[in-house]
Amino acid sequence: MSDSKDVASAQYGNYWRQMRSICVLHLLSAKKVQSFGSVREEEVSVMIEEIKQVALGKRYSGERGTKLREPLNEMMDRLGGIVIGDYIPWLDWLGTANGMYGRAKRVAKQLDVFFDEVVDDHVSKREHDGHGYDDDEEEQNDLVDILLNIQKTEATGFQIDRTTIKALIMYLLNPRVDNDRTLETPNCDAELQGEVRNVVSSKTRVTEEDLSSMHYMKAVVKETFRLHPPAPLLLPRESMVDTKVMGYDIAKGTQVIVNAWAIGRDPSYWEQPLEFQPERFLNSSIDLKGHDFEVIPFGAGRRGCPGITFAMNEIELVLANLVHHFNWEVPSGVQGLQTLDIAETTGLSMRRKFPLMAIASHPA
Ligand code: HEM
Repeated sequence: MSDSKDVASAQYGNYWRQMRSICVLHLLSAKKVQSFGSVREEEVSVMIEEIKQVALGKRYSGERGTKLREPLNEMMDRLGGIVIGDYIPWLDWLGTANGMYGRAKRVAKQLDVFFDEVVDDHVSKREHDGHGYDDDEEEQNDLVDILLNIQKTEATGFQIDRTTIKALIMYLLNPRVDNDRTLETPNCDAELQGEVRNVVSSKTRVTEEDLSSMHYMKAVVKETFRLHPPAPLLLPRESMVDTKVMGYDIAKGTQVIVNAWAIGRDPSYWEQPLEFQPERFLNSSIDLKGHDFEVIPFGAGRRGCPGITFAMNEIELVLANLVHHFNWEVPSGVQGLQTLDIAETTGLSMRRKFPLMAIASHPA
């Protein structure tokens, strides 16, 4: 940990202090975050337009998308597990003991075979159709076609081989956002949508200014973070001095892991802890800024997350726009991966165990 150059894992000291102040003052201050408001609003509009295209059924590569996503997600789950060992060396034995490494290797092989098949399918389709890639046909060509065309024409000036093509497809399809935004559809749906639409009224989209009046929406976000903190164990920390915590002696240099996930579900702090009840935050001053230790998804203290304002603004804006523009439902009667199973995977960063399948439709 001592050589780490990024702010999150840098040892407490001068280097960390400088990095932290750059983040807090120059990158993530409330003023800076506010100044990016229009960029966020623009990005959210683009996202809404993309969902509209799918909702309107113009184009949807459903089966292929699912086939690709399933092994990819499985790979991410395996990696999530492995990361524990990489990050916290003394937990490394976990990987060997529960066969995690072996499983990851097997899934990697499956993915490799899968992507080979995808490329083969495309090559034989092109041979069968007897035509190559054509700019005018861009609409009909998918990512693999385009890469195969680049390979054929050497348009980039260097040779790309099959492995590069497979690696590129995998990279581009891989979910890169750690903090998966979970959208749940418990009974609070109507309440949430009602509030958002009421505040937005006749405007076409939710702006950041509207967010401050959406108390229920904010409670929904808090409740989601309570039950599903994206970093369930926060970040590993090290005690700087010998100390005593709740009667236990903690020696200087001990690695300390805080289980924020368990704290958020602790029955001594929360009534009906496993129930999704945003109302619990409505008449409460509890926030996520690290002052209230019963819910600390962004950590607490001087190493607490400096990105909280940035993250919350974005998450609230996305959620409010999603429920403003669409009605959401879960496909019914489908077992397995497609039901709304909110199970989580293990690992340093929390992810859904099964992909979220939700159908967007235009409000009547
Ligand atoms: C949902 C979004 C996010 C969550 C749940 C989250 C969570 C966390 C957590 C739990 C920590 C460790 C806190 C501790 O040990 O007490 C942390 C640290 C950190 N986060 Fe975030 N974070 C999020 C978004 C962001 C964003 C958007 C940024 C920047 C753009 C950011 C930048 C950082 C940095 C720089 C640290 C290290 C701080 C230090 O060690 O001094 N985070 N975050």
